Amino acid sequence: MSDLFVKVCGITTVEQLEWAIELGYDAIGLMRAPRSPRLVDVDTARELIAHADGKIKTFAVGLTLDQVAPLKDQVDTVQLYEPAEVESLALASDTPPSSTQGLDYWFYDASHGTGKFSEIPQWVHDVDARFVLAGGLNPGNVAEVIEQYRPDGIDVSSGVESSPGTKDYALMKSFIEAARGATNN
Ligand SMILES: O=C(O)c1ccccc1N[C@@H]1O[C@H](COP(=O)(O)O)[C@@H](O)[C@H]1O
Repeated sequence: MSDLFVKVCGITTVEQLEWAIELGYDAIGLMRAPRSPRLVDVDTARELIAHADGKIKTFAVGLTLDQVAPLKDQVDTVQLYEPAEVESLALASDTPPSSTQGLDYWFYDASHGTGKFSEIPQWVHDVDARFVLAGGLNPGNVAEVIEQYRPDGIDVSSGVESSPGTKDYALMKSFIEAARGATNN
């Protein structure tokens, strides 16, 4: 049994949320970055958080704290692309973080939701935090990435979509099966 943390980001509908729960994902991300094809408004995000109801962890994702501020007290974790004074923070970057103090997670992400995979640097192993790999992961490459880098978790968005912003059940299923089937210990 794998204890790998697996998050699917950019959930926009209750149906997609139900898929994530059924398939055994650990967390969903609700995207608040304004130009994202996965942007959800605050009311929709609140509806999805209520529907998650403890069955799956919820992340509010934004580039900056102001983008997620209306949701920060209702989600399990806030995922940002810059440091901020906020509880339950997952900091995402593609450069070594200057501090990991108080972080729940650190995400390596050089893609910002574009689905582009780029070589993951070896310094990710030096970051003193629970580390999650993101950026261009898909059902075809996730097992190799897990086996090569042995992260604490992985995160996917574009790689389980049929078109930008539209999650696909079959791809979500293939992705989590490949991830859970990989050896990460
Ligand atoms: O999803 C987005 O549109 C997005 C916009 C701005 C910053 C991050 C974004 N998404 C996050 O990027 C990573 C990797 O995404 P992908 O799998 O390469 O599409 C993931 O954490 C998304 O949450």
